[in-house]
Amino acid sequence: MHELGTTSGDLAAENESLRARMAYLMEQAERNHEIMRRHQAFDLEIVAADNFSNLVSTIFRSLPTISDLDIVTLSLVDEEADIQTVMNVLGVDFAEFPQLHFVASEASLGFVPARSPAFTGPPKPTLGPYSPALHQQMFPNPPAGLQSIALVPLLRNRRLIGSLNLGSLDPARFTPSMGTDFVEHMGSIIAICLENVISNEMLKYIGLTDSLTGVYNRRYIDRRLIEEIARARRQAYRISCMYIDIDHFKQVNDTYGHQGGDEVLREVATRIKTELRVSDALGRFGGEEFVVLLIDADLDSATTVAQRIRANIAGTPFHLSSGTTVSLSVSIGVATLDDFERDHAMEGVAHQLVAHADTALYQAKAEGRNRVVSFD
Ligand SMILES: Nc1nc2c(ncn2[C@@H]2O[C@H](COP(=O)(O)OP(=O)(O)OP(=O)(O)O)[C@@H](O)[C@H]2O)c(=O)[nH]1
Repeated sequence: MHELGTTSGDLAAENESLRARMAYLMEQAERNHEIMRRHQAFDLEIVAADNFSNLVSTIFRSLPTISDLDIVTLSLVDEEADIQTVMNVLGVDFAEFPQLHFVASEASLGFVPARSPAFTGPPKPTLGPYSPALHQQMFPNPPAGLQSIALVPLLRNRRLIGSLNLGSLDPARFTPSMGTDFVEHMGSIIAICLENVISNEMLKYIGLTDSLTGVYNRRYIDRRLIEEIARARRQAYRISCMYIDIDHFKQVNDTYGHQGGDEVLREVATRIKTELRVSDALGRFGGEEFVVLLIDADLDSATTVAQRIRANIAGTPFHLSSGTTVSLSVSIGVATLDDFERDHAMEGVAHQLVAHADTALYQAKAEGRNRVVSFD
C-alpha cells in the first residue's frame, strides 16, 4: 500500500514535470515559429526590394528588429569601385547608409587568409566575442557595450561578394560553438538579393550612360530634362542648358588617331564635370557634343559656368597616353527657360531649350570658336 502510494505520488510529480516540460517546449516551438515567420516576412521583403537603396535600407531597418541585434553592417567587395560609381550616378546617397562600406578585395574581409593558395572550401561564418582590434573595419561605429559578433560571408557561385556583420550586446548571442546554419541561410538569401539588385542597377546604368566617357547619354538627358522642367515649375526655380562642342575635333582624330580622339573626349568630360555642381547633369549627345542641364541656375550663372569650362579646356593642354600634348578649345551655347514657357507642353519646352542652346552654339562657332554665346 505504502509502496503504491509512493509510486502514485512519484507518477504525479513526474506527470507534473512532464507537463511543465511540455508547456516549455510548446512555448519554445511557438517562439521559434514566430521567429521563422518574421524571417520569412523579411526574406519576402528583401526579395521584393527593387533597387540597391531599398535593399540595403530594408536590411539595416528590419534585420536588427527581427533578429534582435544591436548592430547590423554590410561590407561589400568593390575591386574597381564600379559599384560605387554606378550607384553614385544613379543617385544613391551613401551618407544615408553609415553601416555600409566597401572593401577593395575579398582578402580584406578577413575570411580568406590574404596569401593562402591552400584555401579550398567556401569560407564559414565567424562567431564569437567582439574585439575592437580585429573588427574595427566591420564595425566602424560600434554601439557601446558590443559583446559578440557574427561575420557571415556573402557568397555567389563560390565568389565572396561581401560580409554581413551582426553584433549584439549579449555575450552569449554568438559563440564559436554555435551552429551556423541559420546565419548561413540568411547570408545566402541576402547575397542573392544583393547580386540581383547590383546587376539590375548596372543594366540601368549602361542604358543611361555613354560607355566611352561614363557621363549620361542623350536618352537620359532627354528624360531628365522633362522631369526637371516639371520640378522647376512646381518649385519655381530656373533651369539652364549648355551645348558644348569641341572645336576642330576632326583634326584631333586625323592627327592623333581615333584612340587619341577618344582620350580627349574622356578628358573633356572629366574637366566639364569638375566645373559643375552635383545637381547638374552632363550628357554626351554623340560625337564631340556634350549637353549640360544646370539646375537652379539663371542665364547669367550658367554663362559664368560655361566661361569656366571654356577657360579650363583652353587653358591647360591635354596629355595623351602616346606622350603627345594637344591644345584644344570648345564653343558653348547657353540658354535658359523663360517664365512665359510655363504654359506650354513640357516636351515642347524641353526641345526648345536644347534647340536654343544649339542655336547659340552655332553662333559661337560662326564668331570664331573658343567662346560662349548666350541665347536671348
Ligand atoms: N575619337 C572619336 N571621334 C568621334 C567620335 N564620334 C564622332 N567623332 C568624330 O568627331 C568629328 C566631328 O567633326 P565635325 O563635326 O566635322 O566638327 P569639328 O571638326 O569638331 O569642327 P567644328 O565643330 O566645326 O569646330 C568627326 O571626325 C567624327 O569622326 C568618337 O566616339 N570618338
